[in-house]
Amino acid sequence: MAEALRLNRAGAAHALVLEGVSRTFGALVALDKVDLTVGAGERRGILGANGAGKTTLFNAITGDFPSTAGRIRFFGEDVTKLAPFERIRRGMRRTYQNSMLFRGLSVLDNLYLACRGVSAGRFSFIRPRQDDAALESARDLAHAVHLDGVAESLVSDLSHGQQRQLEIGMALSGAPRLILFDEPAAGLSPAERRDLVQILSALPRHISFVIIEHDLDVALRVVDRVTVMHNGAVFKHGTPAEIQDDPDVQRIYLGGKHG
Ligand SMILES: Nc1ncnc2c1ncn2[C@@H]1O[C@H](COP(=O)(O)OP(=O)(O)OP(=O)(O)O)[C@@H](O)[C@H]1O
Repeated sequence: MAEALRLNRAGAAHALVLEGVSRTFGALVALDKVDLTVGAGERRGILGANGAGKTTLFNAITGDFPSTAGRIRFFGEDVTKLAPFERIRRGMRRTYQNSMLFRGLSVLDNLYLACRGVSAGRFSFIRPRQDDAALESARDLAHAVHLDGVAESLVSDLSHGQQRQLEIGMALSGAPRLILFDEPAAGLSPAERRDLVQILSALPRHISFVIIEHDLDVALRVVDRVTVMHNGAVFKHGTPAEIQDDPDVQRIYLGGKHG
């Protein structure tokens, strides 16, 4: 009991602790002994040129492509060897660079299914009643991601930006504690980017998030701290202002954005 309490307290301080996390693909070292600590409630940006290892880092954290060395703790618990669904069950969520939505269903249906825990294999065709708690949660999520006006529209009829907003809504279902956003601003118009900044800034403060984002106007406005990656390793951590003004970072990243 005392141990559980101690772990709980330790867990409350950090959403995520990575120690020496590596991932190889054959001879390629895609992630090289990454140490990273994200505090509970913290918002962290991950910057780096193409191929720096950002998405591989997310895959290691979620278990989609498990790490080949090192240790990952999620709110104090060692999740290094857990399957992705076990990490989801503990409150870890992610969005992908490519859409993972049911395109033939409405916005509200997608959110409803997410609230009912489809990802946990509890799919059900039961038609929702108006007072269904999951339907109410789905409506709240549609509101949180600025999609009230198109709640009944089919996903296939949404703009690209609205689909990305819906993905964020899906990630918000079922009490997330940490969300990993993989380039949420990719392909968005300037107006949609402003909407995205508002949505991310308005997320409840107890939800930690880590965001991979090439658009610095988005990334640096919504995060507390930034980690810059280079060649699969952590190059530097800092505040948004420190990172923006850092000559080394400018050399490897800001100067040649995708080089
Ligand atoms: N499944 C895989 N099999 C083989 N190599 C992979 C795999 N996933 C990633 N890599 C390699 O790992 C390295 C890091 O790729 P990663 O996608 O993590 O970079 P990134 O920083 O997310 O880049 P981008 O900004 O282009 O998304 C690259 O050299 C990539 O080719």
